[in-house]
Amino acid sequence: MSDTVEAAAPHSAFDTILVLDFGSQTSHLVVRRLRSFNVYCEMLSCTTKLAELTWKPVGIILSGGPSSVYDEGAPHVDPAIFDLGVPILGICYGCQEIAWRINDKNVARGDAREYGETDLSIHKVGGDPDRLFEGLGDCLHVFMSHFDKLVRLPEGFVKIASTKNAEFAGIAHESKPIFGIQLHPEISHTARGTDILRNFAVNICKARADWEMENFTEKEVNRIRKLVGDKAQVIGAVSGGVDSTVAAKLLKEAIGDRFHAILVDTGLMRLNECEQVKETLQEHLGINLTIVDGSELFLGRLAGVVEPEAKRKIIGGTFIDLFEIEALRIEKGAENTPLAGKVEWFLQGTLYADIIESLSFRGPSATIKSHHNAGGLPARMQNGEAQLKLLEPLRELFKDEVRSFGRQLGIHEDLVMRHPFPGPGIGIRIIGEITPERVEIVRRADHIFISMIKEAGLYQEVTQAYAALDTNRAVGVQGDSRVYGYICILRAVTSLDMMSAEPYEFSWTLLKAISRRIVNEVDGIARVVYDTTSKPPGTIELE
Ligand SMILES: Nc1ncnc2c1ncn2[C@@H]1O[C@H](COP(=O)(O)OP(=O)(O)OP(=O)(O)O)[C@@H](O)[C@H]1O
Ligand SMILES: O=c1[nH]c(=O)c2[nH+]cn([C@@H]3O[C@H](COP(=O)(O)O)[C@@H](O)[C@H]3O)c2[nH]1
Ligand SMILES: NC(=O)CC[C@H](N)C(=O)O
Ligand SMILES: [Mg+2]
Repeated sequence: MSDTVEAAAPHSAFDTILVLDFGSQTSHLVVRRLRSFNVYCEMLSCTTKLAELTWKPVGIILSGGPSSVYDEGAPHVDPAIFDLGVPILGICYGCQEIAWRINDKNVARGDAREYGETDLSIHKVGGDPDRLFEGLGDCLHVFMSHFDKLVRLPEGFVKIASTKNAEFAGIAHESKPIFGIQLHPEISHTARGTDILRNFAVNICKARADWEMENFTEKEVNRIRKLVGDKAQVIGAVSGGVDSTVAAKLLKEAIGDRFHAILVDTGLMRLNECEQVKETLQEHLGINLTIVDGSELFLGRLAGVVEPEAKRKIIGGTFIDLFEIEALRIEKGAENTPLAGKVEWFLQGTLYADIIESLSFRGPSATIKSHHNAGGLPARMQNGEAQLKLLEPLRELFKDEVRSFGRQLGIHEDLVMRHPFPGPGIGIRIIGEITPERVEIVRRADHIFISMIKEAGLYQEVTQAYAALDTNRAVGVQGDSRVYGYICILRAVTSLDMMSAEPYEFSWTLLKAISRRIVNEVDGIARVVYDTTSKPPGTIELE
């Protein structure tokens, strides 16, 4: 990360707890819990070397993980963290790691897997070791998920908690602020888990609990101003989705008209989408927006292409070609005006989920995935060849934080709660060849489907919904005559994080009413089917 980008990171402005991730499925929940009581927290891979860190955390949490500390090739933390002089809390694998470092005989395979809820007895020993469970009474109902356990008390430590199955379910160093717990405080089944984490972060690490969207807005606006300086211009791809809109509004607040939002009309947008986005961004939010009509170019390049990955690559590449042309045009257009300046930055709405996905450590042999870039923007936009530096003001935020940030910035609730819409749009919802005729058919069916979901008051209950089109056609009878039309596929899912999803259970009456309207009103559609596939094994989009 460059120095300037580093200076813009929240960990330089907020007291930050660092979570070192050993690959547990719930590591990111530790981050969420801390942020829920306004302590800023970031997660990095357990392989992070302290020397690589350009900032100092106020405390470190070692997460759980699927490996066993005593196995060859098991991940281990950089021992330098123990000399940093900040409090450390090990959770499950993290606790075992602390004990194992002191003596590798301290951890062994248990007799039984302890998975689920159990009762934890808290032992008061007097003094600092008691601070982790302070105010939590003598007994807690907690969630455990482990096989290995501490079989001996590590030297210099005292026992602060135990369960039926794990004698050393909680340990604390006699004199240093180092703690280990076998239970998972980040999981909602652990009663008062948040209080354990709060005791650690606020009372033991003394982290200031000032991570609030309100503070973030002001600090972020100031940091962006410093980072971008008072000459450079910034361009940003906006889709009308919540992430890019929030990022764009932030830039508008920070640098005014030196920020240029670009919406590409791919020809694969939903009905009236471009007009609506223009109205919201330009008229309601005052953002400088250019709509680039790329529909002919996109549809031309996609003609005859049927393979899903080929389609995605063409769409991603065409986006970039258009952005690069637009960046030059903006720079030229501003010459000899008060806004004159190089277009130096490219704004993206990357969220923390993308970052976490790219850093998470999954077992000893796992390589860390490279940061994927939503929307299919090719690497050359980011690797300096395009001479554009990446600006990602939301890269530390979770989706719900982005939503609350959006409200703070005065963005309308309808937009804040909008279903996600993928960059390749209708293009990945038409199986087989994309033709202008087929795009029009899907667009109209989709509009009916989404309108009826809204009218039924179900829009917020459904996470994402759309209409798609099959390649095949079927015979139907409409008004006594034979029709031979396409098969329309409806998909609606509920999902927390888009990694997994369930088909939404509409009432049969509503589903039939939707189907009837689509067949009646959309020329070219003879049948309507509902996709009942979960993810996995399916995906949310069809291609
Ligand atoms: N039609 C478009 N024109 C310009 N940029 C786009 C377009 N579609 C997508 N993008 C870019 O691709 C990024 C990724 O899209 P993505 O759908 O993940 O996020 P979003 O649209 O901002 O929010 P949401 O997830 O709520 O839809 C967007 O933030 C935007 O920068
Ligand atoms: O901006 C995007 N560019 C893409 O290329 C893309 N592909 C899928 N999606 C969205 O990601 C979520 C998960 O979709 P899948 O289950 O189909 O992978 C769903 O919300 C999809 O809409 C995309 N968003
Ligand atoms: N959840 C965990 O961190 C598990 C740690 C270790 N793999 C065990 O089985 O005990
Ligand atoms: Mg989108």
